[in-house]
Amino acid sequence: MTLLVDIGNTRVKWARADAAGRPGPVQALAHDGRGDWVDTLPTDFDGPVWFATVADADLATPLQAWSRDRLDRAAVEVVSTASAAGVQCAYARPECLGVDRWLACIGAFHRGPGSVVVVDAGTALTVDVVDATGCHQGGLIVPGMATMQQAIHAHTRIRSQPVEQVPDDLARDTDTAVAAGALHAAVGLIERVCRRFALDRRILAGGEAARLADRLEGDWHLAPDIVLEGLGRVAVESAINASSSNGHSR
Ligand SMILES: Nc1ncnc2c1ncn2[C@@H]1O[C@H](COP(=O)(O)OP(=O)(O)OP(=O)(O)O)[C@@H](O)[C@H]1O
Ligand SMILES: CC(C)(CO)[C@@H](O)C(=O)NCCC(=O)O
Ligand SMILES: [K+]
Repeated sequence: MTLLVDIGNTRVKWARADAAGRPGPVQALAHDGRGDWVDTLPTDFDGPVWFATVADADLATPLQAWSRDRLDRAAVEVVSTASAAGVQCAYARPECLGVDRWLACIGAFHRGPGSVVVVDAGTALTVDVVDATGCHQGGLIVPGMATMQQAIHAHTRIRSQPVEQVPDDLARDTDTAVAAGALHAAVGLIERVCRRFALDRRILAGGEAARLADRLEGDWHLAPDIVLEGLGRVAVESAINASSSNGHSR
């Protein structure tokens, strides 16, 4: 067993994974830019810690120290590369693609056959497309829905409150106009990508996935752990490559 850790913009998520890299139950915690969450991590696994981060580099330092001190082994960082686990990166500079997007693409590709769009709706909302052969076609980045509302608050005098029910129609009060604006902006972006590409599968992840799923046309599969699934795939592949280059397997 290994431990998979995804350090996101707002929250850190982790799960133990089996020998095939499949994550078990996921736990998540807001990190608030600090590293004290490492004290919450489990220690009852025998393999290494595999992690990926899109947060500040100094958030990974406590994890590396924890792994050395508590487990007596180094935590292994996974970064975006030109290709991994059957997926080829669309970026000319793969290291610039957010590793959460990269791992979501890998997780999505391995969930089934055919082309796939994967939407990760969190602090940021990202849309990425992978074709049936594993070629990442590229993607889009916009603020997540909560972040869109915060941007309105930061740059206008509006102080809107969340609303219970967001209508499909136009809004007739400020709170609803801001909430519905963010939701429909996200839905419109996603549906535009879906119209442009012949997609066999549609995958939704992130803290805001459930709210989006209600409004999107077509069959959407909720896969909240898709980044950890991709991380597990890359971890297993890297471990196999490392052991074969060390001469442990033929
Ligand atoms: N229990 C929750 N805790 C935190 N955010 C939540 C929760 N439920 C829904 N959300 C919403 O999800 C957003 C955060 O989503 P998510 O956890 O995917 O963010 P993230 O840490 O940026 O993710 P990622 O790891 O993909 O970068 C928040 O902006 C909030 O609107
Ligand atoms: C877009 C976010 C913030 C989403 O978490 C992350 O994937 C990131 O920091 N990406 C780097 C830029 C890019 O993916 O092109
Ligand atoms: K995200």
